[in-house]
Order: sequence, then C-alpha cells, then structure tokens
Amino acid sequence: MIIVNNLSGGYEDKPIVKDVSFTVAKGKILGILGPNGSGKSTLLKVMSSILPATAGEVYIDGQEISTYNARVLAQKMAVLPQLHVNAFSNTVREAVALGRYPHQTGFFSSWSEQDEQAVQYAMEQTGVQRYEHTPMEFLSGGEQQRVFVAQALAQTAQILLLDEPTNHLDIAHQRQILDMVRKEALECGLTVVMVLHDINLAALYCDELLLMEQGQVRAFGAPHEVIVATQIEEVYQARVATYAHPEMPKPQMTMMPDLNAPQRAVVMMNHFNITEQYVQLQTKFPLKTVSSAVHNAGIGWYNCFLNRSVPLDYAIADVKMEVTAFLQRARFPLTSTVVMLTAVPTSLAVIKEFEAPFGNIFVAVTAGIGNAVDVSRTYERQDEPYIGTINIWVIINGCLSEEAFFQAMMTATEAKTKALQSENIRDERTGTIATSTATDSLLIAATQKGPEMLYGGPITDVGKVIGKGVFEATVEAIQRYKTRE
Ligand SMILES: Nc1ncnc2c1ncn2[C@@H]1O[C@H](COP(=O)(O)OP(=O)(O)OP(=O)(O)O)[C@@H](O)[C@H]1O
Repeated sequence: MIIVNNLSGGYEDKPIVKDVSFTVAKGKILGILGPNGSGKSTLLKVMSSILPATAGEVYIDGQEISTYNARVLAQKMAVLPQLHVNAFSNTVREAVALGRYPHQTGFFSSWSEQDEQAVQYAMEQTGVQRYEHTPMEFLSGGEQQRVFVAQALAQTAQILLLDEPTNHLDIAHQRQILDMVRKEALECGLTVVMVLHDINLAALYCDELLLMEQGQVRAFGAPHEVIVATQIEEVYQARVATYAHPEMPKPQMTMMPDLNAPQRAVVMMNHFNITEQYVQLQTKFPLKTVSSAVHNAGIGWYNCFLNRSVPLDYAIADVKMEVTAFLQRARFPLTSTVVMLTAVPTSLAVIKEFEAPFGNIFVAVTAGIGNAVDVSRTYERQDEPYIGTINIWVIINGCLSEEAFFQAMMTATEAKTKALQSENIRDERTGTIATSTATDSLLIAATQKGPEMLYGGPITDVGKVIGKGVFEATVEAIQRYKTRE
C-alpha cells in the first residue's frame, strides 16, 4: 500500500507538484493521466524520493519514505523512469540484472539463486529472453523499453512506479506488458502507479485514475469517474467523444479532429440501383449507420448498402459466411458494405424520396409478408421463422445525434407496424393484426452534414418525415407484394 499526503515538490526553485494526495491499496493499479508538462513524471520522482518533497509525506508499509535508507527503499519500490540512462555496453541480461542491485548486500556479495530466478522471471514475463545475450544498442526502441520494464520487475519490489511503460511499444507488446503488470498485481499483490498517455489503455488496465492539471489533482477515482468527456476536454483542451468498449465495461474515448469545411455529401435518387440480385445504394462518402443487417450490423460508417434477393429455398447453415463469400465473389469491399437479405424479388422494391426541412430523405423497402406475426402472441409458436421479411432503409440527408438514431429506429418501426395494420396483414396462427414479420431488418443511415438533430421521435422534424415515409413506402411495398404475379 502507498499513501501520498499533501505532497509538493519540484526542481530547485521551481515548484511543480502541488498538494497531491491519494492512496493505492495493495494489489491495485493507479494510472496517472494529464497533458504534457502537467507534472506526472515529477510526481513519480517526488514520490520515490528522486526529488525532495517540499511538503507532505509518502508512506510505504506505514513508514514515511524519507526514513528508509536508499537500499531498503529500492527493495520496496522499483521505478521505471521516462528517460533511461543506460550503460549501452551492457547485454540485455546484464541490463536486467542491474535490477538486482538493491539485493546485493556486503562488499563480497555473490549472485544468489534468488537473483537468478528473478532475472529469468522478469525476462520471461517481458518477452526479452531471446535477446538475452544481445547488446542493448542492437535492440529497437520498443525492445529496449521491454528490457527496462524487465529491469524494474527483477527488483522484486512490492511497489512499481512506471513512467510511460508502453512508450515505443506496438499494440501487441503494449498488451503483453500491461497484461503482465495486471497479472503481477492480481496474483502477487504488486502495487502499481503508472503514468500513461493513452487514456483508453489507462481505462482498460487501471483500477483508479488520477488526472493531473498544472501540478495538481484535477480528478481521482474509478475510470468512469475520471474519463468524462467534458473534464478531459477542459484539461487537455481538445475535443473528444466517449464510446463503449466492445467487450469491457470501461469508458473509451476518441479525439474529434477540427477538420476544414465539410465536403458536400448529399444522397440522391441516382445513387440507388436495382439489379436482379440486389437493391443497392452506393455513395461516394460513408454514411453513419445503425442497423440490424446480416453483414456489418450495429453502428458504423458505410458507403455501400445491399438488400440482396435470395431464392425462396435459401437455407444456409452459416449465413454470415455465405454472405462474405458472395461479397468477395461480387468484389464488394467487406468492411464498407452493409448487407440485408430478402426472399422478395428486387422488382417489388419501393424506393421513395421525401422532402424535409433539413434535407431530403429516402426510404427503400422490400416487403415479404408470408411470415407476418403478432408480436404479442409469438410466445404461442414453436416453429422456426420461415421466409418473408420486411427490410427497410431510411437514408437521411442530415445529421443525427446518437439519441436521434435510436429514436429514428423506433419511429420507423412504429410506422411499419402502422402500415401492416392499415393493410390488414394478419398473423396466420392467431388471426390478429400482425406487427412485423419474424425476421425484419431496419437500417437508418445519415450523411451527418448540417446542424445536429438531437431527437428523432415522432413529432420531431426528422421523425415526422420518417413516419410518413416509412408508412407510405411500406404500404406500397406490401401492395406490390400482394399483387405480384
Ligand atoms: N529537470 C528539470 N528541471 C526543471 N524543470 C523541469 C525538469 N524536468 C521537468 N521540468 C518541468 O516540470 C514541468 C512538469 O514536467 P513533467 O516532466 O513532470 O511533466 P509530465 O506531465 O510528465 O509531462 P509529459 O507528458 O510531457 O511527460 C514542466 O514544466 C517541465 O518543464
């Protein structure tokens, strides 16, 4: 455990760190964040007595660090500095072995079994063993950085202070080093304080974060308490946006570049194309998209949209794989194409343009209704869904907030349900009015140009046109389907 109480310090007559307090429990990882020059490295130096404190105290194991002699302190606390002064005539092994220096006692101290094990373990954990006999100057920046981490680890201290441990490392090695730090913390009770520049990595790996601003603590707490967009924007003076990590409940953020005037990006009717195989929308610029498509579902930016017509007997075990193979065969880029599937012939597709105050919107629908269900009664059914799907695209020349995208999904769904009611489409099993088919898909895509529309509910500008557009286009698509040859 490490306790820092009202710590201040800096260089000669230049105070940098001002009145910093925090505690890191045994086995926990604290990440220090902050802009360049905010005092992160200086804080580590004052904490480790490399620089004298002008006020405040640091306690390790309940004892103030200035009362430790240097060798005993080094046995308890290892420091990885930001800049390394290295005897470059060393081999990797010799550099790592320097970490054992605090454990060498007496004038005639010899290399013990324990020293050897610690060096071997540190080299293994950081993946530098295979360079063991290589001179340091022959290693790349990232390889050298891992050797310095190994040196700190070989010190077998219970507290590790790391200043930018992932400096120079590629993402695989960032992961290796940070996974290793986390494992040591969890399994061996190592207490870690590390300066990181990458806010997202800090959120993923640290139990708590301390955000520095001009030598002072701006925020201290769990990642979700510290990584708050407005706070980060104020401290770093940079525009950011937060988003969810795909697997971990940790906040992530990305910077928002201030690019020059946006290029013209307008979707027009002639960007749509209908072939026997698919309905296609191809734009020169990507659209922000939310969808329940088969390929590239979820939120993303795409410029090619396909509603692909498949035969009635299309029964493929792995639909995603088949769709991928189709895209490769037809030379559509996998990463920028969204695909839906329909058993309805593309000749029955309806594409309509609707005027709106912010910019026109397009609604494209294919409606197969053989599979129509009343959602309030589907619990009575045991059977698998069979063919028949309503696929709806809503393409918006406008800019939607995240909230508006999801409200637009709801508004479009409600308009579709209203169309089924208006066309008196029934669930064959129950005889009641159907609310959808069992396999419908919906896509909302927007150019994200123009003033941001915050909401997309039924009585917003965008909601009104989605309601009318989806209703009319779906009614027309259902009528075409009913009267098909
Ligand atoms: N040896 C030194 N002598 C005098 N001033 C220094 C020295 N080292 C750093 N400083 C000053 O102390 C302030 C804080 O520096 P520090 O290195 O602690 O910031 P940092 O938050 O770690 O920055 P970075 O993100 O750039 O590594 C800066 O204004 C810097 O110029």
